[in-house]
Amino acid sequence: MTAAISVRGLTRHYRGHRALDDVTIDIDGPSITGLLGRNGAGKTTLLRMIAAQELPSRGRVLVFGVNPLENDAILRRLVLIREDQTFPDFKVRHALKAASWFYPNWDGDLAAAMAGEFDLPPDRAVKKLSRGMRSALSIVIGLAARAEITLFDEPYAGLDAVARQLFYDRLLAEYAEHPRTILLSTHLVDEAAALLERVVMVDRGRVVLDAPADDLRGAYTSVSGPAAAVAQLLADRPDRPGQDRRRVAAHESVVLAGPLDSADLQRARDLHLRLEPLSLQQVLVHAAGRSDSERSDSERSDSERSERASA
Ligand SMILES: Nc1ncnc2c1ncn2[C@@H]1O[C@H](COP(=O)(O)OP(=O)(O)OP(=O)(O)O)[C@@H](O)[C@H]1O
Repeated sequence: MTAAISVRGLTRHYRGHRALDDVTIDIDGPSITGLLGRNGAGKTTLLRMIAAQELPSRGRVLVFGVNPLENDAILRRLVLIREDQTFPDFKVRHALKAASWFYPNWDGDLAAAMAGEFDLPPDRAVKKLSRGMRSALSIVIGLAARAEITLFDEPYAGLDAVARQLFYDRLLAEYAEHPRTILLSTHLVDEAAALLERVVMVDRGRVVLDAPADDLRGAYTSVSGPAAAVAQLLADRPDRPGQDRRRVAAHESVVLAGPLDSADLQRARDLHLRLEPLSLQQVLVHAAGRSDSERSDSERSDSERSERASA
């Protein structure tokens, strides 16, 4: 079956800076995938390239098996909502009207209902809307477009918590009724975690984690308590975690990979250690730390190799 989105060896340079570095992923639909990563990781660049708003330096993007570039039929099946979405000098209702002309599956009733929920005044000029209201308008367009590929890039700048919940609820309801391929880039990981079926994490232009969200929930456990007890627990384990080991005075916490077996659990209890599964957000912070330390290990061995070669 053809993937909804297929990205192969995608690389993008900006004047010597590699914003994306050999990214390969397939996204099958319908699905909701979280595109996560730190500032400047390359998320927007990837989404813009999927939407054919940016050209790759190398590699390729296929949407429903074809190159979306200058392909109007494909671009009408795809919507990209960005944080800094700009609109022409329109009133709210004109912006919705214009979107209805572009997207073949546009649902005017949904747009009207959502505009009401977000309190968007139809006759107010878009440029006079508050930042959060502009985000709400973009979200209305993103969902009412009912595009088979729906890309949200940090869509909720300035949106308050109630409005964000409205977005999550609508997104899930829409997805249940009209399944589509949704990619959501967000920094509010724990808030959006319940929506996500799959997580793709980008770090410095590379995919460092790509897994079903369910596999990540409970994939790591934080163990904390008196340092001596933590050391005792770790002594018998084959994995000796090097990262995410923090010590403050006599108290230590450490992150263990994989589910703990019943013997570990019992030992932890006997040692009066506290066990907590890492949230998705914490898993990502852990993965980013691991990716940093793997990079410095590999840089260290590169420099050791070149030192040996020049000796
Ligand atoms: N037009 C451009 N010219 C030069 N550098 C760019 C350009 N667009 C992006 N970059 C750089 O590419 C890298 C990736 O940027 P990108 O916007 O894709 O990151 P991001 O993951 O979306 O970040 P954030 O979460 O902060 O929005 C950054 O270092 C950014 O400065």
